[in-house]
Amino acid sequence: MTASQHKLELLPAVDVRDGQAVRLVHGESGSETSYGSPLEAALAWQRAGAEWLHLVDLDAAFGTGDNRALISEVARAMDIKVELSGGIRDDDSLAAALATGATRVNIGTAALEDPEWVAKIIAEHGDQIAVGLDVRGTTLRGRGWTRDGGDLYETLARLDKEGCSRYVVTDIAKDGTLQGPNLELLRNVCAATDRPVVASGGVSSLDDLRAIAELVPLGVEGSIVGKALYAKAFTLEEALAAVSS
Ligand SMILES: O=C(O)c1ccccc1NCC(=O)[C@H](O)[C@H](O)COP(=O)(O)O
Repeated sequence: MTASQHKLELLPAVDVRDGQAVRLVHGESGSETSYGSPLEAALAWQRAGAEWLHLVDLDAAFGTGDNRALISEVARAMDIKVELSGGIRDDDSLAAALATGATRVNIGTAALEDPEWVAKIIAEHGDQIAVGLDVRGTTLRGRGWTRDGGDLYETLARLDKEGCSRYVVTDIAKDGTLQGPNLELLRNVCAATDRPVVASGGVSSLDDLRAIAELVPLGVEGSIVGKALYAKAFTLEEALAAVSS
C-alpha cells in the first residue's frame, strides 16, 4: 500500500431538515440544532479543502416531506464529490438523487425492506450505490432509524453477494453525541467484508480521526464528520491535516 492509499477520506456532513442545516442527537427527529443555510455550510466545507460532501435529506429519511430542490441546488453548486443520503427508496427518488450529479448515493431503508430493488440498482449503477448500515448493537435500523431491519452481518453477506461496492456504517448510539466512534464495530464490519467502509457517527476530536485512520489498512476508506465541525471541536483544515499522512 502506498502512502496515499493510507489516507483517510473526510466527508463533512450537511444534514438538511425543513430547509436548514441541522445536527441531530442519535438521529432522532426533534433533537435538531439549526446551523442555518445548507448551501453556505456546504460551500464553507468546500472552501476549507473538503474533497467530499456528505449531504442528507432528513425529511426524506423521516418521511416528513423532502428538501429535493434545495438538495439538488447544493449538490449542483459543489465542485467536489457529493455523497447523497436520506429517503432514496424507489426509482423516482433514485433518479432525482442521481440527476443532481452526486458521485454516489447512499441507500438505507430500501436495502432492508426492498432487497430485490436494491440488487437491481446495484447491478445497474455499480459504485454509484453505497449502502448505509445504521446499527444499534448488531441490529440494523431503517426508516429514519426508527424501525428494526434485521441482523447486520446477515444483511452484509447478502449485499456482498449482490455486488454492493461500499458501506457507510453508523453506530446510532454514537451519532451526534461527540462520544467517539465505535471502532470495534468498524473493525468487525471490515473483518466481515472486503468492500470499503465509510465510518459515521460520534467523531469528537482529531484523535478520533487518527484512530479511524489507523483502520484504513483494514478497509476503512473514509469518515463522515458532523457535530464536531459544527461545535468547532476542530476545524476542517485541522482534520484534513491530521489524516493526511
Ligand atoms: O444518512 C441518513 O440517511 C440519515 C437518516 C436518518 C438520520 C440521520 C441520517 N444521517 C446522519 C448522518 O449521516 C450524520 O451526518 C453523520 O452520522 C455524522 O454524525 P456526527 O459526526 O456524530 O454528527
